[in-house]
Amino acid sequence: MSRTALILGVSGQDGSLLAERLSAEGTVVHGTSRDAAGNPFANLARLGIRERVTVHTCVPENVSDVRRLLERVQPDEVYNLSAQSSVGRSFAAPRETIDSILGATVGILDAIRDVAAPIRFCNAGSGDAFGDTGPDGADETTPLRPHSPYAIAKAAAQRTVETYRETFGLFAVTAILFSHESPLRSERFVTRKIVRGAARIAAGEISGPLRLGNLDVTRDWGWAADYVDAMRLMVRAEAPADLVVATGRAATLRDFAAAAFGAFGLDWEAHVVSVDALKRPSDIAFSVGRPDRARATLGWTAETRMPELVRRLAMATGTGARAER
Ligand SMILES: Nc1nc2c(ncn2[C@@H]2O[C@H](COP(=O)(O)OP(=O)(O)O[C@H]3O[C@H](CO)[C@@H](O)[C@H](O)[C@@H]3O)[C@@H](O)[C@H]2O)c(=O)[nH]1
Repeated sequence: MSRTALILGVSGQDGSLLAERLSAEGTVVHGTSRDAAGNPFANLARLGIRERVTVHTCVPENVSDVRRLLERVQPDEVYNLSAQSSVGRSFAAPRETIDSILGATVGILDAIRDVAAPIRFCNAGSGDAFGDTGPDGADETTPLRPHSPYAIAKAAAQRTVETYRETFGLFAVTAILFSHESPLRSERFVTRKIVRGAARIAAGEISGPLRLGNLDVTRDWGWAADYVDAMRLMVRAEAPADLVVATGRAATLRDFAAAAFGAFGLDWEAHVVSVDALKRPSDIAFSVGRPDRARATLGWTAETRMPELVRRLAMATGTGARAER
């Protein structure tokens, strides 16, 4: 019998890429959105898999809503990729961010407990839960020291998953995801904003300059399709474990801007300005992961790194996601 997966939050970048990966291997894929009837599922359509995903309306914070869906779909594995995903936005909307991240995690865990079926669960965590990792990076033993409403919620959700696993014996894990990018991302996130900005300046559509915030940050940027595959492997591992999912390589936002503008034959310093208005009330200088445990236990490594990642994003800009997949 074929495997069935349920993806809470299937319309975002990660939900859509995971749906693509799972349906390609023959898994039956169900996905949710808070308002499935009003959601165009543009990312699923862009990937050409809209018809291969059965969609449902579900509010993940609502335990009975999730329980009803679990009883109906009877999934072998459940992935939670729902909730507000921008650290920057979380400063403007802390309550919504914390409710959506933590509330959804608890709602899904409680529903899984209620149905008492052998469901395996993977929650999307974040490297931001560590706070500033310093240049050496964080691994699974690093303490969580979150510094934004978003990171506080992700840290609490990670601890909740761990507690349910240890207390109730659930197969529940957190994929501690560092930044991961694709052409499916919105320009709310800095990588898409920079690549799209460089493309528009190169095409003469805008004259620039591109306004950015803090250029001094160092991040560990990976390719989102690699990261959803790590979640798939985590759910199917012999034993449940929370794992850091990262490339282990650090780059500054200046490096990223230089590579992105360079991909369009432009000198970034001539086209980018840093403005205080776009700086966050608090930002972390270094967010870098050490993925050694994921490599050892899953055989997983991030295949795509900067600057290849930048090259792919640049190639996709204006030509559609499938061109560079
Ligand atoms: N968005 C944005 N960020 C900027 C800008 N200028 C500088 N930055 C800096 O670029 C960094 C990355 O910002 P985002 O791309 O907005 O990502 P994020 O929301 O902070 O975090 C992403 O990575 C996390 C894991 O590390 C994820 O958990 C999260 O969902 C998201 O994908 C931050 O340090 C931010 O201050 C700008 O104009 N826009």
